[in-house]
Amino acid sequence: MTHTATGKLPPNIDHADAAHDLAAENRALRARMAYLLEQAERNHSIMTRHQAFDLEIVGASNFPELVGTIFRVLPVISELDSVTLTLIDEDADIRTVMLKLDVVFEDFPDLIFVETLDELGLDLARRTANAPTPRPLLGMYDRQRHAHTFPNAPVGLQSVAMVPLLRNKRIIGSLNLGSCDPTRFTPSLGTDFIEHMASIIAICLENVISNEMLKYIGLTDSLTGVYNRRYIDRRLLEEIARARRQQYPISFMYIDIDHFKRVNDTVGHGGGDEVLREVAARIKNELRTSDALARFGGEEFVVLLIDANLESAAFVAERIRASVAGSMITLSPELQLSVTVSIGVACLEVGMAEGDPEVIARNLIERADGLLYDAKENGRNRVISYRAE
Ligand SMILES: Nc1nc2c(ncn2[C@@H]2O[C@H](COP(=O)(O)OP(=O)(O)OP(=O)(O)O)[C@@H](O)[C@H]2O)c(=O)[nH]1
Repeated sequence: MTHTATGKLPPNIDHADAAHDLAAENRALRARMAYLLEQAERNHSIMTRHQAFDLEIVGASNFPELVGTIFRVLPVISELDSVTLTLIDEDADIRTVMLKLDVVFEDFPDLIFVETLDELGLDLARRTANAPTPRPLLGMYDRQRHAHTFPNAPVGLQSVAMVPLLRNKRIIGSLNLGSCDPTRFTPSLGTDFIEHMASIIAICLENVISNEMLKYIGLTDSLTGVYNRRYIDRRLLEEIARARRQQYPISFMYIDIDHFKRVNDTVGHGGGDEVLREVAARIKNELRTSDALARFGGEEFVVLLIDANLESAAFVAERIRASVAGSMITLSPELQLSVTVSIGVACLEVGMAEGDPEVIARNLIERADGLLYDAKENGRNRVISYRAE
């Protein structure tokens, strides 16, 4: 609208035009208001969804639950076409522990493990003394360059963001986001929001991985790496319940190294430890992945065999006996020794799993232990799976 210096309308512009201009300006302002309101509502809705997501991941009690939530929920609430997660796992410790805890990695095809920081594909060169941690890397998707970060990239993926996962200034991996919208992740975009999201995910990941490690340590024998008694006691109760439901037999082996005191006396305690590790490895080698091997303490091992009757368990036990006795254990180029084991095998046949699982478990262990005693009494280096009453 044009005004004169005195503030009066020039005579050639009538009042109708001025009113028209005002109405147009008003409409534009209203439209702008409506747009801003819509944006505010949209942002509020995004924030609410993200807060719910944060709560969900903070509450995740184990590794599969956490990564499962990230892969399932994040693409929906952030309207993304791809979300992947890369974790640095230098000595495969995370993978080893998770496998021991029965995590099925095939369930998470977008979970990637790398050995070194360089493999993350982040722009580490851009780090400076003032900003020592790398910034998120945003830009166009490049099939070749991002092949490792987006192994299952959807058709039409256009722009990506790779956000470092930081814990106490240490990079533990990266959160990788992909969109079919080419303007979604451009280098000029502000990254506060995705960095905040990545920092919460990093904390949750670190917590859950530490918890899983602790769980693992509490259930394994530090000397041999096989399970410990606590694990078997718990697992046996679960397996008895499952065997009852699914109507299959389970078997239990009690294995004891013969004259182990002599082994220790001959090769020292350290040498004895090495023998324990080698015997554990040989036993393990004869088992299926569904079977569980544990060290019960000292020179005693036990094996829980799922869906195995007495005959097949005795067959496996015989294989274990033969494998231990079959070749000398080498402690050093000059020091080799022969070791044998005695084994008692008991079976919980179909229909025998009724009643108190604690009592059933105890009976099963005691029967196997009794048969092991018989094997020792009968000359050692043997398997006994049946006692003539
Ligand atoms: N090196 C080592 N020795 C252990 C460990 N735990 C227990 N032992 C030893 O295992 C030996 C067990 O000896 P015994 O129970 O008398 O039985 P054994 O000499 O194996 O004789 P039989 O079982 O009757 O064949 C003892 O000398 C213990 O000190 C361990 O973690 N490492």
